Amino acid sequence: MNKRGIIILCIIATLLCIGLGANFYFMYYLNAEEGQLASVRALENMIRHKIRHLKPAYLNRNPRFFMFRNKLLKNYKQAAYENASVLWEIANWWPHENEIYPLYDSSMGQLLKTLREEPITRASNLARGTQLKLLLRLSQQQKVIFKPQWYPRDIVIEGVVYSGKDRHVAEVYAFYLGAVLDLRWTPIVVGRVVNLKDEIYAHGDQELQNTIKIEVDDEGKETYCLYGKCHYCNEEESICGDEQHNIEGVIIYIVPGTLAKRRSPWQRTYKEDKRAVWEDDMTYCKALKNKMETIRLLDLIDVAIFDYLIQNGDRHHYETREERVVLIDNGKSFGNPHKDHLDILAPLYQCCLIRKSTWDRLQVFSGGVLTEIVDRLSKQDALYPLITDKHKRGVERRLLVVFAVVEYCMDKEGDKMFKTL
Ligand SMILES: Nc1ncnc2c1ncn2[C@@H]1O[C@H](COP(=O)(O)OP(=O)(O)OP(=O)(O)O)[C@@H](O)[C@H]1O
Ligand SMILES: [Mn+2]
Repeated sequence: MNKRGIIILCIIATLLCIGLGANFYFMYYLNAEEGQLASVRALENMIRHKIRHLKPAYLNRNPRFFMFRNKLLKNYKQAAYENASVLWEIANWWPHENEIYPLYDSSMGQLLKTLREEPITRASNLARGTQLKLLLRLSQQQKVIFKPQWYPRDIVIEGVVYSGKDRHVAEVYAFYLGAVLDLRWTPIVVGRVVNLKDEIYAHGDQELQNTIKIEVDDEGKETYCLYGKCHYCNEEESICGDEQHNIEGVIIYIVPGTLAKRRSPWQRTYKEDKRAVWEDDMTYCKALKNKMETIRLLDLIDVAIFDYLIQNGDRHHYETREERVVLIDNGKSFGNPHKDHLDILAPLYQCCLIRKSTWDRLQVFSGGVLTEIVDRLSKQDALYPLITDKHKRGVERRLLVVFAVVEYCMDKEGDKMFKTL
């Protein structure tokens, strides 16, 4: 080989080495990312496989359901009452840790009726949180929170899981779902049609009145529109009364006691170009298990199941009462009936733990009866039907996913995944 030949060979060898080096470097990064992506994908495939092979018991009605049905229907049936004050006093004594109301109590049906019927005697803006809400006083006594309607029932909210404004009916649905699943950690909520002119404006303080615009058309007909005071409130986005000045909304009973707010370990970044660590790291729970009390972790897993069923993907913070998690703020549920954001279930499939009582209870409501019983319970609500059939099918579809994920975890962990704390 001549000198020129040797030089060419050397150049080729050098280029080859640089090329290979860069390639290895590139491959390394590709693998790190692909590995994570692959593990999320593998999990999804596993769950899909499990759904296709679910045991008939998960798909059929559970005969144990009938035992619960009649008791639930009786307990939550709105009932006549004589003295609202007495009922509110009772209800304000109910909460114990995160249980907001008792399993069965003859005052519940009456309490629900007070929230629907007692006169509004005062109204003001409640600038807590980011969404529009009011603080109302009923019969000069009991304070309650009011969240108004923004959307019709059949709206499909496109985009990310936390898109859009509150869905008022979601708060009522969450109350009944909590009651059925024995996660009695939500506030007591009823739907109510209120008169923006006679009930809200007329009893509103100056500040609230300043956030209600009154428009008069050529024929002298008034329209009342509320925009309120909150982080996202502005004059351009308001809620207007109908011909009679009525608006729909929900009355949320204030949970007595002190609440503490904590950052969720499964918090989203709320930036579409940035993913949170937990979204890609399927071993995320390992470290958490050492850092967090098991009882708290189990609470958060119950919350994840609850939120997944109703597709509440906005629990950036959770609140605790006497160190136990409460289910406050369920307004961002039921955005898109066609979408199931599996990652809301991350606490369950990453930790592979579940409270035994929750697991037993979920199985009672298999075979389509979960949405059926919530529907029956909410028939008495002023805003019935709370959700569309598409949303109901969504809830049932997601219940099967929860069953499949628990099956997946049982394969991995066996019976030790069930806890009794
Ligand atoms: N039923 C209730 N009982 C007691 N406190 C409540 C109740 N509902 C809401 N709060 C308090 O008011 C705060 C704001 O309420 P909520 O979270 O429903 O508002 P939001 O506008 O949806 O907030 P965010 O924008 O943070 O989601 C809660 O963090 C809680 O501390
Ligand atoms: Mn909210």
